[in-house]
Amino acid sequence: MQPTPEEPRDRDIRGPVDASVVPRFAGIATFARLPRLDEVGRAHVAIAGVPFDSGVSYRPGARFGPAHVREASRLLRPYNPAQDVFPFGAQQVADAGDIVANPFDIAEAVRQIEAGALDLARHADKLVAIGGDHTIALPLLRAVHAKHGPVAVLHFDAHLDTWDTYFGAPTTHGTPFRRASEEGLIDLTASMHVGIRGPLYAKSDLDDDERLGFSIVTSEYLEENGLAAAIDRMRARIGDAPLYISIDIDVLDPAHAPGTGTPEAGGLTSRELLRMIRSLADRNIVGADVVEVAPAYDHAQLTAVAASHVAYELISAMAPRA
Ligand SMILES: N=C(N)NCCCC(=O)O
Ligand SMILES: [Zn+2]
Ligand SMILES: [Zn+2]
Repeated sequence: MQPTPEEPRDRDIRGPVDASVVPRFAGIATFARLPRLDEVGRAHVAIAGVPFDSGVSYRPGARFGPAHVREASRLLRPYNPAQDVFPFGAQQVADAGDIVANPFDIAEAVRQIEAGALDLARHADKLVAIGGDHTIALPLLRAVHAKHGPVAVLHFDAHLDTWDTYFGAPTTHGTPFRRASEEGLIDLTASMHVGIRGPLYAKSDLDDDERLGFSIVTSEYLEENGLAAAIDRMRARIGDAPLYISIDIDVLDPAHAPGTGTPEAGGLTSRELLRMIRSLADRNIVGADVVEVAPAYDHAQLTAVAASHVAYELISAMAPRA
């Protein structure tokens, strides 16, 4: 449909392809059918894929996540009533393509992802990255730190991802937030995991995690105390610190997001996750990622639809309010 008259669209802002002119299922799948970054030159928000999954401990396949999420994002529409915002009209959003990373050398891949994110920072104020496995959060946080200093990390995940090493390897999808904490990339007073559940390796995992600067809203806390209480804790912890949001799609229950590499029972609904993101629209979100979508285990695009809506809600929360 045409943008409605009340849409606060700046004449210079280029939005998605009009779905009443070109059907949604036609054309190249940029995220939400937005223009490419090289077509608009500069953007407030760039979306980039990071098709890297050499850091996984279990099922591989998240390297195919960016293409799968873009494909499912064709159905997104210009107006988000839940936030009363036109996410692609209130700001220029563009698809920057994929950041290239060496699949055979994790250390080099991590350097490439950081360099790619820093390069994009010259053309876009904020980056929303689509993974890829959770390893990519480390180089993305390094790039964010270069611009903002230590940031509050709000991490939605079934897993802590503050473990030390796997098979002696320090850089994996189970370790990004330990490395980030050790490097001083995160604000130790304002960071939090949400949705943690399931088996750990040892009780001391939780002590390590606290020492590394995280507090936790578990899935059980949410179940017992309700969404509003969980949101209150989250908002109180973050305060007004610059905020980086990292969303592992396995924070959702496997019923909502089966297409992922390390699924855990008893997770959030997509409705709960979307509302939690919405509650952050008044905060200073400086960047975000949505990771761990592995299409080989998906069904009927369930996981990709969830991930594309999560990204849409993030971009909406980043949009300036009139
Ligand atoms: N970041 C994700 N999705 N998973 C980490 C799980 C690490 C493990 O196998 O214990
Ligand atoms: Zn996880
Ligand atoms: Zn994770």
